[in-house]
This record gives sequence, structure tokens and C-alpha cells, in this order.
Amino acid sequence: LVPVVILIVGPATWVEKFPEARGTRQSPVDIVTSRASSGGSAPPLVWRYSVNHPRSVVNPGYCWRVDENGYDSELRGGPLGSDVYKLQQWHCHWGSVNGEGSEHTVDGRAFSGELHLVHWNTSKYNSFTEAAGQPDGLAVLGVLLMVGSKHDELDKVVRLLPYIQHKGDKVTFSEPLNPANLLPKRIAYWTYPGSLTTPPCTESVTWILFKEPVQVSAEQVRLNLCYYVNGKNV
Ligand SMILES: NS(O)(O)c1ccc(OCc2cn(-c3ccccc3)nn2)cc1
Ligand SMILES: [Zn+2]
Repeated sequence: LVPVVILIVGPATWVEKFPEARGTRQSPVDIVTSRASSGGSAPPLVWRYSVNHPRSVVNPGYCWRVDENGYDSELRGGPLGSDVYKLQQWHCHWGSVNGEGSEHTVDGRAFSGELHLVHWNTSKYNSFTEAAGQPDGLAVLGVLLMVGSKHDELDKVVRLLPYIQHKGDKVTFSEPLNPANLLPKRIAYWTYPGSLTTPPCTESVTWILFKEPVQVSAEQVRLNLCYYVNGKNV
């Protein structure tokens, strides 16, 4: 008999180090559209991002991340009550196989990737780190990505990926970028109280997932998958 060693390195082991991962409001989830209630009279979701400040994209060891470095921005309304949130960073999740990259699924369907714009509650807390530990501390805008036409704004990031192939690599954008251009045209969304989808899996996120996927080209998916794999220094 050959001894079988099952090496569990994925989410199943996170509970050992991050007790929050055993919680009651863990993300991601499957959005069962038939069970979603209508938004009723929620106020409109409103956002404003600065465009011309210098930004850099970094390889944190998985996918890529753009830090906003405290530059002015605002997200308010919708499910966020009277609090004002500020963009901290935005990043992506791509799968190892095309078509299976998103974290959230909709009626069991996965998408090619998922963009997260991470905001923190500046009305109640003094820093991202403080807010990231509070139930109403963070708000993440989720954008589902599907293969279609090339996305020009996202291309400003994708074309820099060859320069951040290893964990810790960082490169500065040479042109202005408007995060609002990463969002879909129609802004209908699902929202639910959830958590960070990666360790420490803290249950501090009001999720706002746009219903309309945004199109990216097959080449942009390929480049993300390629450098995503490299980004993991595989
Ligand atoms: N993928 S996602 O958009 O859900 C997402 C968004 C942000 C994340 O931050 C990582 C993080 C959180 N904290 C933290 C610090 C202090 C207290 C609590 C947490 N440190 N690093 C992780 C996943
Ligand atoms: Zn994320």
C-alpha cells in the first residue's frame, strides 16, 4: 500500500491560523439570483475617484494590486448608510484556468476574473487597518470579468505586468488612470455582509457586486494568467 499524504494548502487550512475563517459571514459566496430581494428604496450608490495622482502596481505574491496611497476618493450611499468610505487599493483575482477565475459565482457560474476595489469607512475609523477589523469597516466593489472586447483602462495595468513578475516587484504608471472606468456602465448590484476572501478573512466587508460583467480581451486574460502564475513564483 502506498501511503497517501494529502497536502491541504488551500482555504481549508486557513481556519487553523485565521479563526475568522470559521465565521458566519464568510466570502466569497454563490449569488443565488432567485433568492435576492429587491433593493427597495436604497439611496443611489455614489463614487468619486482622483485621476491624476501617481499610482503604482505591485505584485503582492498573488495577482496584482494598485495602492491609492491615501489620495482623495469617496464611496457613499447604497447599503453604506450615512458613512463615507475611501478607496485604499484595488486588485484582481484570476484563476489558473480561463473561465474559472472569479471568487463570487452567480447561480453557480464562475467568470474569468474578478476585480475588487477596496474601501474603508473614514466616517468611523482612522485607518484601513483599524477599519479592516470592524464589521462595518470595509466596502468592496466587485466587478466580474468576462472574455470579450479589450478593456482600455485595464490595459494600463495589464501592459505593466511583464515588469512585476516577482513578489514585491512594483512599477509606476506613466499615465493617468480613472478607477471609475473599471466599473460597468449599468450599476445594478447585489450586496451582502461578508468578509475578506483571503486571510485574515476578517468579517468586515460590505460586499457590493455589480450584476453586469465587464469585458476584457482573451489576450488580457492570458497575460493575467501568465503573470499571475509567475506572480506566485510557481
Ligand atoms: N479579496 S478582498 O477584496 O476580499 C481583500 C481585500 C483586502 C485584503 O486585505 C488584506 C489585509 C487585511 N488586513 C488586516 C489588517 C488589520 C486587521 C485586519 C485585517 N491585512 N491585510 C484582503 C482581501
Ligand atoms: Zn480581492
